[in-house]
Amino acid sequence: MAHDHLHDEDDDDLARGKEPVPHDVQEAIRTLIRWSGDDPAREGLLDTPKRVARAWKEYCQGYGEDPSAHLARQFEEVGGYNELVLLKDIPFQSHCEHHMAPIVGKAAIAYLPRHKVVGISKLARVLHAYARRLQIQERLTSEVAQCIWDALKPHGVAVVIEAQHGCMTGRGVRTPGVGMVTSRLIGTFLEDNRSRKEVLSLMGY
Ligand SMILES: Nc1nc2c(ncn2[C@@H]2O[C@H](COP(=O)(O)OP(=O)(O)OP(=O)(O)O)[C@@H](O)[C@H]2O)c(=O)[nH]1
Ligand SMILES: [Zn+2]
Repeated sequence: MAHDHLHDEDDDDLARGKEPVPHDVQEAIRTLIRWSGDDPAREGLLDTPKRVARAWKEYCQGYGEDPSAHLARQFEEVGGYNELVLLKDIPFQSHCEHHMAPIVGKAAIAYLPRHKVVGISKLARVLHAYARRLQIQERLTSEVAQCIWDALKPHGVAVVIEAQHGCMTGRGVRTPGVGMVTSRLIGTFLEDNRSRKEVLSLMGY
């Protein structure tokens, strides 16, 4: 019976430490394979719907995360340090919400602490929590900046993202090598010309 068969399949998945994939999700991917011009019943494609489904769960892991939770642990004792903190060349991957095509790039994140700092890895964690969703680069940029601004209440936040969009390289206009740059500056970095210049030049812009 089809139902028993499904059940066995789920047990096999669990035994292999894999999350079972609902039948309708697998069927959707089979439909996409057919639509693309191939036969989902051929040998090499039999397990593909499950792999694709699990891959998308991973690409979109950010939906299961509260990005601001990464900034909950803050350190007050910073030895009188009151200059900017900058993390640059943080590689990330995301997917565009228009084509679900890969967005691959790097981010620079800076803030000017007021009282508190966070562990630097946490800035990258915030970036990934937002990147692992369906995005447009503008929203990704401002969400990361706003999250740090709200959680740390620093004097300023600056986020600059440079990325290439799979939907521009592999399809559509098919123009590889184009970098899209977006920036979001808040507080001192927005209001004070000297601070803005300093942070952008430290970021390499
Ligand atoms: N602003 C912005 N646009 C994006 C991003 N990612 C993809 N796009 C663009 O979203 C647009 C969607 O345009 P549509 O005309 O609706 O879609 P389309 O017919 O597939 O467009 P083409 O890509 O030009 O073939 C395209 O111009 C994409 O290049 C992003 O992060 N930010
Ligand atoms: Zn796109």
